[in-house]
Amino acid sequence: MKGLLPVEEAIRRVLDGVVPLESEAVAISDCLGRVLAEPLVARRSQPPRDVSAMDGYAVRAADVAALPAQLAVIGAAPAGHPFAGQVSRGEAVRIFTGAVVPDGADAILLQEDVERLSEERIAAREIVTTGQHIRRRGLDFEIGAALLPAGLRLGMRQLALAAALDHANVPVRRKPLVAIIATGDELVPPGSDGPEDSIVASNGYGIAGLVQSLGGAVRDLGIVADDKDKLATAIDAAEGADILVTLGGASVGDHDFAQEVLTERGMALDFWRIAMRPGKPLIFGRLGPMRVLGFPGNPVSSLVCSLLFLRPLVETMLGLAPVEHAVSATLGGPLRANDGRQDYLRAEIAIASDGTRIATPFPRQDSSMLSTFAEAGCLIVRPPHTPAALAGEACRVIILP
Ligand SMILES: Nc1nc2c(c(=O)[nH]1)N[C@H]1C(S)=C(S)[C@@H](COP(=O)(O)OP(=O)(O)OC[C@H]3O[C@@H](n4cnc5c(N)ncnc54)[C@H](O)[C@@H]3O)O[C@H]1N2
Ligand code: MOO
Repeated sequence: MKGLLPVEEAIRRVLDGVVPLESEAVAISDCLGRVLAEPLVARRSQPPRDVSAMDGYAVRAADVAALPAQLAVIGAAPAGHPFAGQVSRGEAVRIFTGAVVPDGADAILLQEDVERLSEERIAAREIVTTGQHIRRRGLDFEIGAALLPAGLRLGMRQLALAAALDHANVPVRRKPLVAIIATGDELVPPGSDGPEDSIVASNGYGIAGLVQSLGGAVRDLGIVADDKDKLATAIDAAEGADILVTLGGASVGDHDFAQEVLTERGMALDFWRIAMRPGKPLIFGRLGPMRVLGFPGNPVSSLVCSLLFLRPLVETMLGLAPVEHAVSATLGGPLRANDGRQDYLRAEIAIASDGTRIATPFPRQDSSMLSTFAEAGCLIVRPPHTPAALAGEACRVIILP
């Protein structure tokens, strides 16, 4: 469509020149969801020595290769208290799971396979083989192994591994700071029982939620009236943030001056208006080192734009590899031919018995409707000029978070 930037080109321009933020050391207990800035290397081997995997007796396999076999119990090795001596021919040491295997022993005879003849004497009921029930030193990992690569997001499993690698503090990417300004004379905060004709400012909460769920931080600069001076003051208060998001005032109305005031405060405009629906009047520019995204005010427009542009921007600042969010699905209902804007249609998603995803568009696609956006499972992506399609035809969808 004339004068409108294709979505893919717009995403490319938003990410152009963006580099991962600096690294900071964070206590491992605070690292859930953080992204590694450097590979994490094992500071020790695990297990650090050969250890028993079972409760039983540390023996020489050759002594219990055939039955009957009787052994003298010469001591005990609980976990954390290694047996100092040597296991010689005809001897055994009582051992417990996790304890270091004493020198001379090369197998563990299970407790259940032993008849205790006296305090000092046992008879084996089963033979053992060399190495049986022993976890070798370094079975899990060896010292120096780089097991967690840079760019990895730390979930519960990776956190446990990072701790096992013996790291108390972890080098992670600083959280991208996103400043958010809502604009509009009609806006009131939720729960404020404002005038009947007011509109509750909702978009910022969804965008803040997205940022936080991605591992970023939010500076909420509140609601600003349609007043150039007040907007300028709020924009200045965003200084130090990595990204500024403005909500509303992006279009062509007499009170839509986000772009004008941003430019007046020093933003170098990169582009305005994208060939997409919803989200056409999106503004993008740079204000010093800060990336500025001026989202349209319509709630669904701003939230769809945040998924398409803000999400990869935050992910890139976190050093995460780019993710392709669109997956294949089958249309659950017919669609009309598309015009020159790339459509993002709110749709239900279901899984058919053969495992395919069925995406059924909602009949009403108004960009003000948060109710259907919240209910939707996906967005059907329709490139510009896609011809009419019937139920059963293939499509691409973005699964909604
Ligand atoms: N003549 C034209 N009019 C419009 C065009 C156009 O091309 N020519 N584009 C339309 C499209 S598409 C969109 S999208 C909207 C976006 O315009 P703005 O960014 O200027 O948005 P506002 O007018 O400020 O607000 C639109 C709508 O959204 C509500 N709103 C705003 N902020 C919030 C918020 N934080 N939370 C909840 N709701 C919010 C606002 O009350 C309005 O109802 O322009 C079309 N017009
Ligand atoms: O882009 Mo507007 O977002 O179509 O409603």
